[in-house]
Amino acid sequence: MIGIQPVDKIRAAEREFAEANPDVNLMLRAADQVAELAERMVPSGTILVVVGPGNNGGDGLFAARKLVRDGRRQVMVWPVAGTAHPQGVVAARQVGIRFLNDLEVGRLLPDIALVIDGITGIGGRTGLPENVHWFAEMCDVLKIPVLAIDIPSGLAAEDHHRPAHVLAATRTITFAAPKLCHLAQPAASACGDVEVADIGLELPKSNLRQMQRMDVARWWPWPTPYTDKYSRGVLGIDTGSDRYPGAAVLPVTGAVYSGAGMIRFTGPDRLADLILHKLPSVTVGSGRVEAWLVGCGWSEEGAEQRFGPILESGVPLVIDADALRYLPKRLPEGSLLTPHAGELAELLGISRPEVEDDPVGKAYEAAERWETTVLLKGATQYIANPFEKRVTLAIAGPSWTAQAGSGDVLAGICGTLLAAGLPAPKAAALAASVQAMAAARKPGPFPPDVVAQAIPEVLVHLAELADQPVLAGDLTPRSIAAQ
Ligand SMILES: NC(=O)C1=CN([C@@H]2O[C@H](COP(=O)(O)OP(=O)(O)OC[C@H]3O[C@@H](n4cnc5c(N)ncnc54)[C@H](O)[C@@H]3O)[C@@H](O)[C@H]2O)[C@@H](O)CC1
Ligand SMILES: Nc1ncnc2c1ncn2[C@@H]1O[C@H](COP(=O)(O)OP(=O)(O)O)[C@@H](O)[C@H]1O
Repeated sequence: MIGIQPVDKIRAAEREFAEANPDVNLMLRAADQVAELAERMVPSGTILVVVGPGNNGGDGLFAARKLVRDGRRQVMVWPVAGTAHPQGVVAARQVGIRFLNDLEVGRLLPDIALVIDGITGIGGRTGLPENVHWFAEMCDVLKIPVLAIDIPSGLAAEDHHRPAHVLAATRTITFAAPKLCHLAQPAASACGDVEVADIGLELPKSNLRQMQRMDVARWWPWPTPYTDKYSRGVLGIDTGSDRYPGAAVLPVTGAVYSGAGMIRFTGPDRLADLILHKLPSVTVGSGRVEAWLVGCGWSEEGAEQRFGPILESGVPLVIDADALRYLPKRLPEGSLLTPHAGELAELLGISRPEVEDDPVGKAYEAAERWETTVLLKGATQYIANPFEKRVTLAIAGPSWTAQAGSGDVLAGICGTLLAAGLPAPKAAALAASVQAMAAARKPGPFPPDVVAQAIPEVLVHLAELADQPVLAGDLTPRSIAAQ
C-alpha cells in the first residue's frame, strides 16, 4: 500500500527535514534525480527545460546544470514567467546554458529530444499559464517526450480533474510520495509513467492510499490443505430479472472465476437454467451462506420483496445496482455498497456531477452515513472505509472495462471475497484490483465475462508473488518454472 500525500504534509516534512539537516539541499537532491531520469529517457539530443517562477523551476534549473555537466549535450532553458528561481538562474548561467524567449522556443522546438517541465509542481493551481498553451499543444503534435518534475503543469496536486490545457507528460518524477493527481483519473492520464523518488523526507501515515500488486498477493484468501468448499465460503446470489437475464449470469461468472467455494443461486428459475448451461458448478436454491450478493439487474418490480428476507439473514451483503434504492438505515455488519457515480448521487440526494467533482469526499460521506464500506466504481475506484477513516484507490485497469456488465462481474468477485470471510474494505479493494488486472491481460473490447475468465491467470501470477504453493510438496510456482 502506498500513501498518497496532500501538499501540506509534504511541505511540513520538508520543513522538518530542513531543520534537522541544515547542510542538505533538498532541491539539489530532487534535481539530481530529475537529471538522472532524463538521461535514461534520452541518452543524447538537445533538452529544453521549461521553468516557472517557483521552486519547481528551481529543480529544473539545477537539473539543467547537472545535465550539461554530466553529458556533452546541449541544454536550453525557457523561463516562461520572465522570472525564475534566482540561485537556479545563476547556477545555469554559470555553466553557459542558453536562455530562450518564446520565439526562439517556437523555432527550435522540432529539434528538441526532451522537454523537462518545471513550470509548476505542488504549488500549481489548475490550468496552464496562457502563454504556454501553444507550447503544450506543439509538444503533443510533434510527439516530443515530456518529463514532468513533480506534477505535470496544468494539474493541481490534490485534484483529479484534467483541465483543457495541461502539459501532458510521458513520465513524471515526483518526490517522497504520489499525490492524488498522479493516480486518480482523468488527471492521471496526463502524468504518463509515474516514478516516486526518495529524497529523504519522512512522511506520516496517510488516510488516502493506493493498492499495490503485492497487497493483492498478500491479502488474497489462498486455499490451503485444510480448505473445503464450505470453508472457502458459500455465496448466495440473488440477481437478474426477465428484463436483465445477463445480470444473473455475469455476477455468477465473476464469483466462480475468482474462486467462490460454492454458489447458491436463488434468482428466477429461468435464469438458473441459463447459468447452469454456462457454469454447471453453481447450485440452485437456498441454504446456508456466508454472504449474499443482491441487486444486479433486479429492475424495480419485486425488488423490495426480494431484498427483505435477505436483509434479515444478517450475513454481510454486497449491495449493487437496483438494491441500492432500497437501503434500510442499518445494514448487516460487514456489508459493502458498490455504486457507480450516478447511483451514489441518488443515494446522497445530489447530482452526478457533484459526485464526479469530489469522488473521495462523496464516497466517504455515504460510507459514514450507512456505517458501511462503499466501493465507488469508475475509471478510478475508491473504497471508503468509515471504520479506519480512510479511502483506498484500487489498482486501475484499461478503460475497455467501461462497458455494461463489468459492474455485475465486479459485484460477483466482491461476493466471493466477502463469503471467504474478508472484511468488506479488503474484499472491495482486492476485487476491483483483480478485475482491473484481468482486464489488463485482455486489453481490448473483450466482454466482461471473458475478462472474468482471465482472473485465474492473474491469480497464478499473484500466487508466485506471494510464494504460494500450487502443488503438494514444497514446490512453489517459481520452483516449478525452474524445472
Ligand atoms: N516541497 C518539497 O519537498 C520539495 C519541493 N521541491 C520542488 O518545489 C516545488 C514546489 O515549489 P513552489 O511551492 O515554489 O511551487 P511551484 O514552483 O510548484 O509553483 C509556484 C509558482 O507558480 C505560480 N503558479 C501556480 N499555478 C499557476 C498557474 N496555474 N498558472 C500560472 N502560474 C502558476 C505561483 O503563483 C507561484 O509563483 C515542488 O513541486 C518541487 O518541484 C524540490 O525542490 C524538493 C523539495
Ligand atoms: N473508464 C473506465 N476505465 C476502467 N474501468 C471502468 C471505467 N469506467 C467504468 N469502469 C468499470 O466498469 C464497471 C461499470 O460498472 P457499472 O456501471 O455498475 O456496470 P454494469 O451495471 O453495467 O455492470 C465498473 O466495474 C468500473 O470499474
